[in-house]
Amino acid sequence: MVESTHEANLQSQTLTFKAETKQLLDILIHSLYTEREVFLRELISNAADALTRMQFILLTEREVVDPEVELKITLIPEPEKRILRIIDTGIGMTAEEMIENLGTIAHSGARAFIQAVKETQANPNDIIGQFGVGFYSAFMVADQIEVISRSYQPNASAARWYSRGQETFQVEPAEKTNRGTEVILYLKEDANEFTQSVRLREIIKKHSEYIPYPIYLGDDQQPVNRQSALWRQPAKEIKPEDYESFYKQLTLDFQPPLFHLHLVIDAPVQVYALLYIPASPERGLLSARQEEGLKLYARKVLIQEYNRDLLPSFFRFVDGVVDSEDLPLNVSRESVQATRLLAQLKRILTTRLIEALKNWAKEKPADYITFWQRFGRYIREGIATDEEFGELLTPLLRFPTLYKPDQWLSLDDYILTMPARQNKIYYLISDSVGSALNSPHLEIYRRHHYDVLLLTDPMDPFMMLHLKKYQNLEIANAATEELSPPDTTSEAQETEKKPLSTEDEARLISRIKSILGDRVADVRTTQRLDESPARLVGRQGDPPQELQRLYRLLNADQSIPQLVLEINPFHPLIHYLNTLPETDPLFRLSVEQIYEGMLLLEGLHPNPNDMVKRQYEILLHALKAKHQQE
Ligand SMILES: Nc1ncnc2c1ncn2[C@@H]1O[C@H](COP(=O)(O)OP(=O)(O)OP(=O)(O)O)[C@@H](O)[C@H]1O
Repeated sequence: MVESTHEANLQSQTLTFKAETKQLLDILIHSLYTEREVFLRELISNAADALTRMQFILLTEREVVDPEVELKITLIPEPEKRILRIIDTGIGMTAEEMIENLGTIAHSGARAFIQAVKETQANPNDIIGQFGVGFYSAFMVADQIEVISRSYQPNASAARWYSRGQETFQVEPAEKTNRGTEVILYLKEDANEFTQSVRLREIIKKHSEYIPYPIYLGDDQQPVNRQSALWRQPAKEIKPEDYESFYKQLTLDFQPPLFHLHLVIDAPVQVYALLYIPASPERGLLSARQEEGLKLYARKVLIQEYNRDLLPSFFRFVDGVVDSEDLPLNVSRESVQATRLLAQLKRILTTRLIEALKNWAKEKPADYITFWQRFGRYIREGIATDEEFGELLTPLLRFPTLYKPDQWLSLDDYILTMPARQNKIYYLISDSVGSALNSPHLEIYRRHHYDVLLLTDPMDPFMMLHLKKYQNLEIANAATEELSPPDTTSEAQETEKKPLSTEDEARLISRIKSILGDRVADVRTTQRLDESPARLVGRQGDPPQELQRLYRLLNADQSIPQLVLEINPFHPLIHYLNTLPETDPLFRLSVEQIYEGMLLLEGLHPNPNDMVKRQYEILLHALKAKHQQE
């Protein structure tokens, strides 16, 4: 709380700033930050907020000061006196509100800035540009600031706030009959540029072009800013750089957006929307939009700063503006009509955005892949969780595949490459493309010349529980799918031809079982392997692999499931194993190594380091044998 040092009845009070405000002011007054022009953006934005709040009150109340006056911002420079006045006809402040609002740090950017200075010990001048610090940023250019304000409430009186930006500020009664706030900056000697009309015009254009109220400069009757809502203008009249500069002013993001969609729709609901996909999924500290949600206007009046009902949650990274003539102005009071309309709007916006993303992928595939790499997880999440729109997202998916591990294929691309006899879409879940390509599960697909989608995102197993079909084709897990070998013999079979005899097979299986014990559910042979000596698969009736992966992820469960070890009866390693005598220690070592190698490829090995020691032992045996031969 601020401390009062005034005498009881005196109308004028001198109050002390809170400690953190003092600290901020001290930095700002001594600031050498070169882009201090941003102070104007902050003051104009405060004025615009005050106007928006006024506009909202005017919807329901006429008993206010100056109900008919134009909602506007005026800048009056006085170069001879080195003064700049910023005047608005907004909601205004009472003396109490001034003490409350201009004595403490309200602005979230200012708070973050002070925090960053404390934590990083960085030079404040180097980092100040990353934070909008609100009202107080005016102390970068002014050594004295006066605020004269008259609240919209008819029985409130006008008040004056004054400070030199040091320990204290004063609040006292003032003469002002018209509604709103006037901020008077007594500029520092080196800040004369901010009384030059040309310079002010340039700053407004750069930072405040789309403030939805006219900004007048001096006596000029023409507003400096474009102000008319960009989203209400016909798309063909808008240049790409206008879309970009609007986005930057909306979000303060310094990177251009990846994509934008401008919608003007008349039926079944009237709506204008301008939606943006930012360059990065992370909102920077400097973002002007710290929360998720779209700005919602009803008939050009800002109704909600962050509306989360207009797009499904998986599209929460989308920024932008939605404006509808059909929405009642009391939409935030959740009337039934508004709820129904919002649901309708949501359907329209979501389906149109998905359509637009599909077209973008066709027209600019490289840009789309950048989007996919940065935002793909939201799309996967949508398929996994959204009952209403999830299915529509399927064409947006992209995957590397067995035959094209360095590319990103859509399901449609995949289908185009399917041989005529292939009747399912196959995928393999793995930790990385590298381990997928080494997976024994894929060998039979190579033999069939079937491509396989490689799924390596942690969200993928969850998604696949919901993605069972596409274009009438079943989508099947390559690891668990029963697929018989093609009629043609494989290379391995041609060279090694002989499988183990039935007796050898039975004997070897029982020897392997005696070593692995209940670490495996069973040991059996398989015909589907070529280069690999073995593979691990689930038992029939086990929960699907996707679900098991999900449990592991959610519970951080590190226990190894009991799986079936399938061995390749054509493989030389299996043949040699079979010939090793019962007593040879190399038998145990080899079985353990094969089993753990398979665990590693399945992403199930809790501690692969253990394998290194065993590998040395095996090498030693091999080298010794070689030496003895020579
Ligand atoms: N022109 C104005 N008219 C009416 N009130 C104002 C005006 N300028 C500032 N204020 C009041 O002073 C408060 C502090 O302004 P400041 O710029 O420091 O932070 P802020 O705009 O509230 O921060 P944030 O952008 O994080 O909401 C505002 O919230 C508002 O209540």
